[in-house]
Amino acid sequence: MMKVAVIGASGRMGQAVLQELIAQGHECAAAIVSEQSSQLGQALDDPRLAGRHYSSGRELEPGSVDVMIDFSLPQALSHNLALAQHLGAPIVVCTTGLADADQDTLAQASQSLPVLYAANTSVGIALMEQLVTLASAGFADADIEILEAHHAAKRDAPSGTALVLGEAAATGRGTTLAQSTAGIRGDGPRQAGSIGFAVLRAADIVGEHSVYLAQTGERIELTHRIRDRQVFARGAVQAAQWLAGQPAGRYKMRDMLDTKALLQRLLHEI
Ligand SMILES: NC(=O)C1=CN([C@@H]2O[C@H](COP(=O)(O)OP(=O)(O)OC[C@H]3O[C@@H](n4cnc5c(N)ncnc54)[C@H](OP(=O)(O)O)[C@@H]3O)[C@@H](O)[C@H]2O)C=CC1
Ligand SMILES: O=C(O)C1=N[C@H](C(=O)O)C[C@H](O)C1
Repeated sequence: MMKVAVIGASGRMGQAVLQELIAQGHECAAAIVSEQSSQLGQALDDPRLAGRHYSSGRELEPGSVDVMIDFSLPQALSHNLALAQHLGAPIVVCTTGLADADQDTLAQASQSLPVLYAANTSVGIALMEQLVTLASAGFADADIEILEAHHAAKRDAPSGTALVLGEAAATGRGTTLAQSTAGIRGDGPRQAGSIGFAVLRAADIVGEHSVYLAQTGERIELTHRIRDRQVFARGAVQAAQWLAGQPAGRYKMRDMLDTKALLQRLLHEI
């Protein structure tokens, strides 16, 4: 049983993580929202968390939290990492829409804490990243385009996952996404070698990503679809459990799942 503090607890994902903690018998050490939140001080909805309230996390003391899970907003990142450092608690950061400077902040925090950053905590996307790198290297002349679809309330675009898949595709071509991105495709002809993004926002779509690798007359499409947010929550709790046993450092989902070793073994066999 772990004592887990959930940041962004009143949100779509925060609620899903609270459900997952209850289902797995872990303790919710804190349900953290912003200082400005209309939920601050309000009781948690689920009767199984009776007596618990949304808080800012200020009341927490070092040693009271085994691990933190953050599904909030990019502007809260520095504050969340400072709280994790104060508590000496490993942190799984799942927020997307981060700027380059935020990646530096994560790297800095990981010098003294175990920090796992995942734009997508599903097992499927961790595996798809590597499939995309393989396909982009093997299908070396193909044009690469990435399509993502999400619910109407999503703030950032392209999604964090789409950018991770873009980076994976660029890696297969021996380059970086920064050097090859065309951003969200607009008008004008396509520049050879560029990686473009298409974004769809509608209703309650949870999260869908397709990578197209197309050359004249044939194409590969790699697609991942999630229809239940609990998949992300389950992955985040699994990551938290794993991270709690790691030394300070920066980690990804694939470190926990060890998909690299799996693919290497399979590649050796085929
Ligand atoms: N890694 C993954 O697998 C996934 C990542 N995400 C990402 O997670 C993030 C959250 O998504 P979602 O739950 O849909 O968004 P919501 O808008 O539903 O929730 C965001 C939550 O963050 C809280 N929040 C805002 N500011 C702060 C702060 N300073 N400190 C603490 N909490 C704060 C908000 O509460 P309040 O305003 O009341 O404080 C709210 O509860 C997004 O970046 C999204 O892209 C989403 C799904 C999967
Ligand atoms: O905001 C969301 O909902 C999601 N965000 C993540 C992203 O930006 O990739 C992961 C998932 O697709 C859902």
